[in-house]
Amino acid sequence: MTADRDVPLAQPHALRAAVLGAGSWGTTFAAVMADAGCEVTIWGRDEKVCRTITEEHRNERYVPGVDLPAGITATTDARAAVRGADLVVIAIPSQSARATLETLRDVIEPDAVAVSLMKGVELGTDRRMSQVVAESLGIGPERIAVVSGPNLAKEIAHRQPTATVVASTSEETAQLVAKACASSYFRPYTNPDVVGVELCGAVKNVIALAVGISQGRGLGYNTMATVITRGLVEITRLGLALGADAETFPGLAGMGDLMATCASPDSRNHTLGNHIGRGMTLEEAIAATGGTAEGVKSSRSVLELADSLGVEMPITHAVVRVLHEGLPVDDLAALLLARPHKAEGV
Ligand SMILES: NC(=O)c1ccc[n+]([C@@H]2O[C@H](COP(=O)([O-])OP(=O)(O)OC[C@H]3O[C@@H](n4cnc5c(N)ncnc54)[C@H](O)[C@@H]3O)[C@@H](O)[C@H]2O)c1
Ligand SMILES: O=P(O)(O)OC[C@H](O)CO
Repeated sequence: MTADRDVPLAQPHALRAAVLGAGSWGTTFAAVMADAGCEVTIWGRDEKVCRTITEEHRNERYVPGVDLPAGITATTDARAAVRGADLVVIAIPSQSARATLETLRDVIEPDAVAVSLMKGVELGTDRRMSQVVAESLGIGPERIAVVSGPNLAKEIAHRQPTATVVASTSEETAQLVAKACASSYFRPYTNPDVVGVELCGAVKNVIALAVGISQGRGLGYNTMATVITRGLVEITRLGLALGADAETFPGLAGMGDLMATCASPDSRNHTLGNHIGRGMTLEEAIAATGGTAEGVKSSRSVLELADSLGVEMPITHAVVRVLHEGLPVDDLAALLLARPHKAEGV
């Protein structure tokens, strides 16, 4: 039995955390950890963003209208942020993780834990983010945790209640990270199934693109429910082929995050899909959406991974064809529905 496990609410801890990424999730998760009692330093690339986080306790560019906990500081010096940190939390776009982390390999503390908040699969290698973290920082899986769940940054920045999953092959590491982010509005559950939790986070973005495209095209709730439900089936199929635990998929990181991302107009993946459905080109849709819509690039790496394992992922395939191979949006539904008859199930 390895489904999401309940974690008691933590007492404040004085753990030191470095958060890499001053974007919407990095800044919000920094606030979550500060509220849980951690000492938090954010690394960001933009001098002005870092200065306003430290001096004005605001990040108007990424989390507008939110007062951040006063103790959070930010720096453009990633090495200084990581030095001495108990937790190194990574919240940058998946495709830039390897290059960024390789420069920090020699400064991460020998017993520090790396925490991936990223929801993507690396292009070119088809690696999950915990694998990229292990390779680029040179640390073992027992020092790595993944946080994933129905976690739209905008809602959490306003301290709206939600739950999440902290996955690690080490229960001790999972508990440490869970305690470092547990608060009255943020409820972590632990799960040893790193593969399943990571895949859910990455592939739900692709499914949200498909839902957005359908909605942008004017299709209704039956279509949405079909794409979400069959999307979960294809996420599960890929996960099982990679050795994930079947119980992860109906949990918070699976169905929970799929629902949040496919339903919310605040989701970048959903929004970008919607723009495509309304007729924008990919370049126009990326510009109009802003922020990191991981599914655009990860759709290709996920499909490659699936193909290498002989796993069928028709929705992911359709998204790749529309975004990257010029398939007209109007042909998407036909591509999905005109497939040969099969029985329902994984
Ligand atoms: N925003 C959310 O609601 C949310 C929730 C859960 C998980 N995530 C995941 O967190 C990760 C980060 O997303 P986000 O929402 O914070 O993105 P964002 O676009 O809001 O911010 C991205 C941050 O990364 C930095 N960055 C961009 N390119 C970079 C590069 N080449 N090298 C180093 N840094 C770079 C940017 O300057 C910015 O600080 C993604 O994998 C996303 O899927 C986001
Ligand atoms: O805005 P999105 O589409 O990247 O989704 C954000 C989170 O992953 C939702 O859990």
